[in-house]
Amino acid sequence: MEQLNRSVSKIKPPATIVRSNSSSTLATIQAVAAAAQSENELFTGNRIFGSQGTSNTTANKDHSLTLEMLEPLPPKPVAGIKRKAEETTGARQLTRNPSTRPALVARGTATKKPIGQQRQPLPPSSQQQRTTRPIVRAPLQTQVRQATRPANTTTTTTKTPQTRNMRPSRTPPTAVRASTTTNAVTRGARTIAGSRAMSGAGSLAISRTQQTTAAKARAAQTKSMPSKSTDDDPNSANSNVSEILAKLNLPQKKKRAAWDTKGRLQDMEELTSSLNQMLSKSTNNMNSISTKLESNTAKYSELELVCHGLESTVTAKETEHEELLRKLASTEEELEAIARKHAEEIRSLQSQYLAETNQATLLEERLQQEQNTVQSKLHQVSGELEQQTQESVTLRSTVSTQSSNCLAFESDNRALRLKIERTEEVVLQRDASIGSLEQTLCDSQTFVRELQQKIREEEMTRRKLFNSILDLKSNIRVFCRVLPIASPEATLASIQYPDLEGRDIVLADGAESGTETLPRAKKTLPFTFDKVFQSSSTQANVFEEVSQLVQSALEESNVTILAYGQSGSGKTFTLEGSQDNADQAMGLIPRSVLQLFNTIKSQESNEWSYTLEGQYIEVYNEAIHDLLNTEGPDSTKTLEIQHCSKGKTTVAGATTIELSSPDKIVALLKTAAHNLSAAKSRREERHLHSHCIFTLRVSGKNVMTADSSESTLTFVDLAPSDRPPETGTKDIGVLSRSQSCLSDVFLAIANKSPQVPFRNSKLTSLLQHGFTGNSKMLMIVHISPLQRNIEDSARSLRFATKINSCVIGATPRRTKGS
Ligand SMILES: Nc1ncnc2c1ncn2[C@@H]1O[C@H](COP(=O)(O)OP(=O)(O)OP(=O)(O)O)[C@@H](O)[C@H]1O
Repeated sequence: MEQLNRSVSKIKPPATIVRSNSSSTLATIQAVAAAAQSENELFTGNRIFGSQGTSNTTANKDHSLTLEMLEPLPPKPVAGIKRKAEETTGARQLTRNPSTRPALVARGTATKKPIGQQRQPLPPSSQQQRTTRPIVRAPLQTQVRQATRPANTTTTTTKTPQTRNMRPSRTPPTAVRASTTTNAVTRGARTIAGSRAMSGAGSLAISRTQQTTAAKARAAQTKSMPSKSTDDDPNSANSNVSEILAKLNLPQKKKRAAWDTKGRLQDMEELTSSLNQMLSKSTNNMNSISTKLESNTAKYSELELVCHGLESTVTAKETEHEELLRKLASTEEELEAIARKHAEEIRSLQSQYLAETNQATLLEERLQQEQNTVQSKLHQVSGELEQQTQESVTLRSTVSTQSSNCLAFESDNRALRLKIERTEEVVLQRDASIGSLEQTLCDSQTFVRELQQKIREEEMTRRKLFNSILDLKSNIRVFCRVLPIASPEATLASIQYPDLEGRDIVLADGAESGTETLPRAKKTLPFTFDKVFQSSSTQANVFEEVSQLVQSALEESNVTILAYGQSGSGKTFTLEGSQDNADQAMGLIPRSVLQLFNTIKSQESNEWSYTLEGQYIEVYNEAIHDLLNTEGPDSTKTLEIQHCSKGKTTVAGATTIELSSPDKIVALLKTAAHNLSAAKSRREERHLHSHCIFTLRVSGKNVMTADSSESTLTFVDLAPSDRPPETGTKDIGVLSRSQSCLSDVFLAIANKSPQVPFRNSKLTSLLQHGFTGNSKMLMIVHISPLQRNIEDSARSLRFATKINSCVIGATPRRTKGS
């Protein structure tokens, strides 16, 4: 529409021709030319009539251009709809912004264009004309026709309120007269421009065009004013005619004199004729323009209708758009809620995914391990399969070989079957005999059980007889053991063992005989004991003879084994053994403990249980020392001898160790040997006069019969029997008394003295119960075979012979040879 209005505004209105007088006509032509120049400057930018000497051809060209521009433009409803859509889009964009939404809604139909393209508000007059457009449009056409009317038309202008309003407010005083006519022409142009505005443009551009056109007309008036200062000046009139001719590109006439009024009139008429021709041409053009304007106006009306329809559509769409916006807002809120919910679900799913990923990783690792295991097993199985395949090949070859042999075997089989049949007959016969043998076996087993019962009874009888034999042998027995001498350089005494039973020993006078103890007159000293162990005898040989005595300790007999002999004769070795070659050199004490444990174990079937406790003390200088004390034997702890009513002697305060196993006796002996060695190292003579006593207390209890037994097995390592050196010291008497007291005890027992001096010394007091009641005593006298020890050996043997004659209790003492 703007372009249409612009085209309308470019219509060059014909100048209102005033034919009343030449000066007014000329002024009119000038005004028209100025208006046309202003409009052309406005729309084309080319100055047509702006300068003197511009030809009419140019003006005509400008008119032709104007007419081309007045060609009806194609309607652009699509562009208009597009613009509406753009406006709607802009509105939607604004509406999305809550801050601008109310403004957009409130704007209503006034905001049908983008902000930058909004229509400029029409002036009140234009708005008014817009509402009364059909009414105003007719005057427009009328004006156009009037404007294009031939120049001889007397009517000048049609004044409308719009043209009045557009009239310049001020007019220079010098141009009042000229403007009277010029303003009429100008008003015509303004009327056309106003009509353009009323015809539907209503735009600010048209108003501006009107103003600019008026301004240009005023400028043209101003320019033309000097030449129109007065109509009465002939020179001035002539010059104006020349200027007009020059402007109209007409041939210049010779300047007429002032008095040549007729000539001048003739020129004016010619000029007028030319102008009329031009005006007729313009009128034709204007008619065609009017025709086009009418068609454009009709199109404009159609477009207006379309525009109204589109506006209503836009209004409905905007309402719908607002509704959609509300829905969109609610939907966005729902989407945000759903998005938050989805975010939480995603986080939970992520955590779950991580947990499952970790589990999957662990599972993968475990599966990897299992896969490795399976692969290794598969590899192993593959190896085995290959091996079995090879074996299979071998077996196949073997099978083929065996198949060939099978035939041979089958023939042999037939022969064997015959043999089997015969054998089965034999087997049947033998089964019958086996049945009879099984019956015989049952009879035999019954007989064996009866025999075992008899054996047990016989064992009981044997034990009774054994004790009787021991009693008959004397309950004090004496063995003799000769120390082995390993050194070949040592001079040995002549020792003979005349009897085969090993009970006699004869000390013979050797090369260096003739000493005081063995006078030459007596060349031999025969001794008889219960057993004589030669130098070659072993610890096992000795224990073999002692084991029966040890066994009686489990039958409530107090057994005392005394080791007697000179220093270094082997007393400790016999009792405790040696660490070297421990098993063979094991002494009587560990062997006895081991035997007791074995017997106790065998007695468990008879519901007997035993406990073994051990004490190891030293009697030195009439004092008792605890050899198992961890503080050493010389501890200040005092040990006292206690005699119980049941014939039991104990040492109160001495360390008692329970022997729960045979191994413990070894540790016990080591502890005692260590303490004794330490004590003897402090006093050199101590080892010569100390007596070591190991007491093994055996307590038994029968769980079934509630019987109990208690006995002691005592091992005494007596002080050496060497003749004490006559040093005259005080201790000699004490030490001699300790040994002499033991000798006195034996003498009293041998003489059946009613009073046995047990309490004369600590040693005899401790051994008191070993001499009384159901007690058994064994003395093993040790002698050295060395020639230089012959006197001590003879003395020890004579002392042992005295003891061998003793009898404990009322049992009659057997005599030699009985
Ligand atoms: N039957 C034997 N076989 C081999 N070696 C023996 C035998 N008897 C004793 N001996 C060795 O003789 C040495 C002295 O023995 P042992 O110490 O037992 O004598 P002893 O009579 O106890 O001496 P003492 O009275 O001075 O203590 C020890 O080295 C011991 O190993």
